[in-house]
Amino acid sequence: MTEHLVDSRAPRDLKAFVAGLPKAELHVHHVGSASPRIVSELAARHPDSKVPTDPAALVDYFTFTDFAHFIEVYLSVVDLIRTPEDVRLLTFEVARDLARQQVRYAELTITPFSSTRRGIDERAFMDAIEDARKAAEAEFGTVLRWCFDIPGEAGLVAAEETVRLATDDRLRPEGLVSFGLGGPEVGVPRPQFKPYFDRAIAAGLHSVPHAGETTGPETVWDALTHLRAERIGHGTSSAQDPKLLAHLAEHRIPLEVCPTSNIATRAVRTLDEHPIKKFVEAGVIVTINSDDPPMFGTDLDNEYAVAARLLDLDERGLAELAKNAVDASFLDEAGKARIKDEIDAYTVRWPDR
Ligand SMILES: Nc1ncnc2c1ncn2[C@@H]1O[C@H](CCC(=O)c2cccc(C(=O)O)c2)[C@@H](O)[C@H]1O
Ligand SMILES: [Zn+2]
Repeated sequence: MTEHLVDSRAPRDLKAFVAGLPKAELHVHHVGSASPRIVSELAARHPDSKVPTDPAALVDYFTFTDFAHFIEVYLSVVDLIRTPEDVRLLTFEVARDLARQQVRYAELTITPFSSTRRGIDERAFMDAIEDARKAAEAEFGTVLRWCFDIPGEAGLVAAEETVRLATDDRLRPEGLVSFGLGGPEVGVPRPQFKPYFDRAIAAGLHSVPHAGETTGPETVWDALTHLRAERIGHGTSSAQDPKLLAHLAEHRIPLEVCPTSNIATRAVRTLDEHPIKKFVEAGVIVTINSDDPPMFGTDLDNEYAVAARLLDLDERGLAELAKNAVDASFLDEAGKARIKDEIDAYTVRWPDR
């Protein structure tokens, strides 16, 4: 079971504060955010799938023995997304779940290669995510932007396909802002992807690779030097290298920290051992994210509650964390100011207990 993952020992009123706090989320995956309801609905459409149709059975199914097992389960959910309508439904419902948590802005990581190689037409795929993005903004007021990531283990074929989809003006979706690299890090050195990140950056996209999640600080250094990372997905092992922490702090390169994810994938043993406090003490900019919330038995509000406990934060500290995410985002300046003003107005109104 995953209840050991859901750590909400933050005091009740902080949880109430978090529930209403306007937020931005920068590291959250498209398929990884499919709710149990959506996954079971899609599994029912595809009886050949090994994914359980019963949401209760799904909780056990989303319990991982190690990172490789997580990727295996993740791909079994990817296999459920077979039509443009599946893509549109998933995207809109993810936006609904984000809006329920007062997320005003989210950069959703999408792996188009995984869908096009499974037969979804690339044009129809782009139309589906853009339709859902515009519908979500109209219906919920939630602004979505896309990060396209390379599934690194699939190699340079996947890299070429991903950068083509991200930079071909006939295909590139209006909401695309960044370019990433996901999947297992072990056996997937980052430098080989430099030519592809160079092309994405030349096309105006921001570089946000995963690094240091399941491998050491050298992977984070590689992401910085070879892939010109503007933010680092996880960066957990940076805590092992004081020079790297100093570099991240000095150059104001934010870490997209996903505490419960790191426990669920066994990248970190327990929340109390999570290095997030070391990051803050070293002056590194930290943003709080949920990564693949339903798969990890968490949500963004819970991740803020975890951060409150691990960093000993009060309401003002939590509001600062939320503003870190807004500042680290690729939203335009006017949009950032609007959300930060809303965070400040909400915090000022919150009664001192
Ligand atoms: N915490 C995470 N850390 C890292 N990645 C994460 C995390 N959460 C979610 N992901 C996603 O997992 C996928 C992995 C897909 C993958 O490895 C793969 C390998 C071989 C073939 C194919 C295929 O599609 O044919 C895919 C990526 O899309 C990535 O965005
Ligand atoms: Zn991730």
